[in-house]
Amino acid sequence: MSEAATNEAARTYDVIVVGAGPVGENVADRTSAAGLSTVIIERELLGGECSFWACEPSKAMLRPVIARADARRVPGLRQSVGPLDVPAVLAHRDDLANHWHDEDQVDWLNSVDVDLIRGHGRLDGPRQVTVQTPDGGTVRLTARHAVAVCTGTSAALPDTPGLDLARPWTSREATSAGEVPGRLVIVGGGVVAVEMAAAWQALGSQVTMVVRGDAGLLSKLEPFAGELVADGLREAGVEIRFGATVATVHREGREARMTLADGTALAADEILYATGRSPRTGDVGLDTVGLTPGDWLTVDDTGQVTAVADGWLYAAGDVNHRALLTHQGKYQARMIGAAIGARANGEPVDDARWGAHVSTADHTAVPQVVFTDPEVATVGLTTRDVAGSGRRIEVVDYDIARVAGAHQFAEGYRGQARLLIDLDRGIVAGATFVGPGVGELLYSATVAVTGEVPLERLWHAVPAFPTISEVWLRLLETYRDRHQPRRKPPTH
Ligand SMILES: Cc1cc2nc3c(=O)[nH]c(=O)nc-3n(C[C@H](O)[C@H](O)[C@H](O)COP(=O)(O)OP(=O)(O)OC[C@H]3O[C@@H](n4cnc5c(N)ncnc54)[C@H](O)[C@@H]3O)c2cc1C
Ligand SMILES: NC(=O)c1ccc[n+]([C@@H]2O[C@H](COP(=O)([O-])OP(=O)(O)OC[C@H]3O[C@@H](n4cnc5c(N)ncnc54)[C@H](O)[C@@H]3O)[C@@H](O)[C@H]2O)c1
Repeated sequence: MSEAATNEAARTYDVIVVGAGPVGENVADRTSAAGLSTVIIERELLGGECSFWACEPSKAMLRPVIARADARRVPGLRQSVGPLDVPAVLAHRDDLANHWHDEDQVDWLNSVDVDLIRGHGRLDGPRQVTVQTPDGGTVRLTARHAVAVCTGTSAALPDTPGLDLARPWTSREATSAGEVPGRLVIVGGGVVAVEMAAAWQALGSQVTMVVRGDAGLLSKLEPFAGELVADGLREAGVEIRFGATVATVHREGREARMTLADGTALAADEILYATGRSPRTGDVGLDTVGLTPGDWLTVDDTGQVTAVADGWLYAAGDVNHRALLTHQGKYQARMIGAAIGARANGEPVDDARWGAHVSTADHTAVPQVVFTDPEVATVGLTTRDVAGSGRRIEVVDYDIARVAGAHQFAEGYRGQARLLIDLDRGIVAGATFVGPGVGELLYSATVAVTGEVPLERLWHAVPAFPTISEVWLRLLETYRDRHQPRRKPPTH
């Protein structure tokens, strides 16, 4: 099918998807695959934040940074590693953001039989969506079965005095800027902040991070993750100010100036605010279905918005606030698309835990890689999650540098691994690895956590020698030796 004509008065589809980011695209694909006529509405670029201002461009900027750091740790290679070719890195970044064009995604959408309407979509009562098209037209749509809101998030900015006039960078500018600022101040200590600090420092900026509170960097993850990432950033030349709150910001000509609550003055060419996300629900007609504009859309495990009657409204991806990650949103999309298909086709809905139509993993097994030097790879629970929960969890730590594969990977390897063992069930409830090259370890941990693989069986999953994945064996041995101390040899 092709882009739908936009000035029609009214059209009816089985399913209407609002927002064609990675998540909306996948919902539409699955409902179309279930034989339901599906239309998707997009006001900017198909592919959303992830393709153009988030995952793709940021990882294209970070891959050379990490590869260079890894190469510098390999004897015989480090001597030949020079500075980054900044224009080449940014040109590669632009390639991977497809130069901010979405025709590839349009071709894909056509191939999966989903109609596209470009414009701003708004709910207009139950099962109704109105689209304002770029040519000033209006399209009124009715859904026979479901409307899925997949409108994602945008950068959340605090109401710091002066900020609105100071033209701060958000994640959008940080992932698309064509010039390297001489001095870059980054406010925030989360994932965007650490990744962009690593990237821009390596590209030539002098980066200063302003991080509030005393929870360190990456405060939702294991504390050692933030500590090792802070060490890596400092070694790269980043200045980190912990316990720092911004009091005022203003811009004088090309210079941005900031005063911290303790009176410290900072000056920069650009200021990046990486202070979390807000749901894009302020102008999608939530009030017409009894919801509050600007709120996150709370859903059940099949993706139905819990506060709306009759089960026709779904929300997937960032906008439902379950896990703000592309892969997790796409997982929800597969489950939600299948659930909409089952309900529409009168088939049973498998909503048991780990069933075919529920996003169970959102609760217990969300994987994430932070692409810094060192990398962080984490899935499932952390010690922060279980603190005070009363759950019987045992923590097993291992220094990855002691693994033979780590010696092969890098001279002077530094890294740390942690498993959380659920003592009542004898399974791994969480895993965190920090160190060079650990990102590719994560799927093994995700399978262990999601599959609830008993520890007894994990002993039979043999890691190849000499890879970093041997850390799995060392962690199991550490746990075993704690519970089954070696017997003393007989004394004859
Ligand atoms: C800098 C940065 C780096 C990131 N890196 C990673 C990473 O490496 N890995 C990872 O898993 N996640 C990463 N994320 C998170 C990831 O970008 C999001 O989880 C993902 O984009 C969410 O997808 P989505 O489809 O829910 O929303 P979005 O990608 O935000 O897409 C929503 C779409 O809806 C459209 N839309 C909104 N309102 C309307 C409307 N009213 N009418 C029509 N269209 C509308 C928007 O234009 C947009 O195209 C990163 C985020 C940032 C900020
Ligand atoms: N590699 C990846 O998987 C990846 C990369 C980037 C982003 N993401 C996702 O994108 C989402 C957004 O990332 P993010 O870093 O913007 O959010 P975040 O929630 O991870 O971090 C926000 C940071 O800003 C701080 N902050 C919040 N309000 C503040 C204020 N008023 N003043 C000062 N500091 C403030 C918080 O303390 C925290 O350090 C995350 O959920 C993350 O999962 C993922």
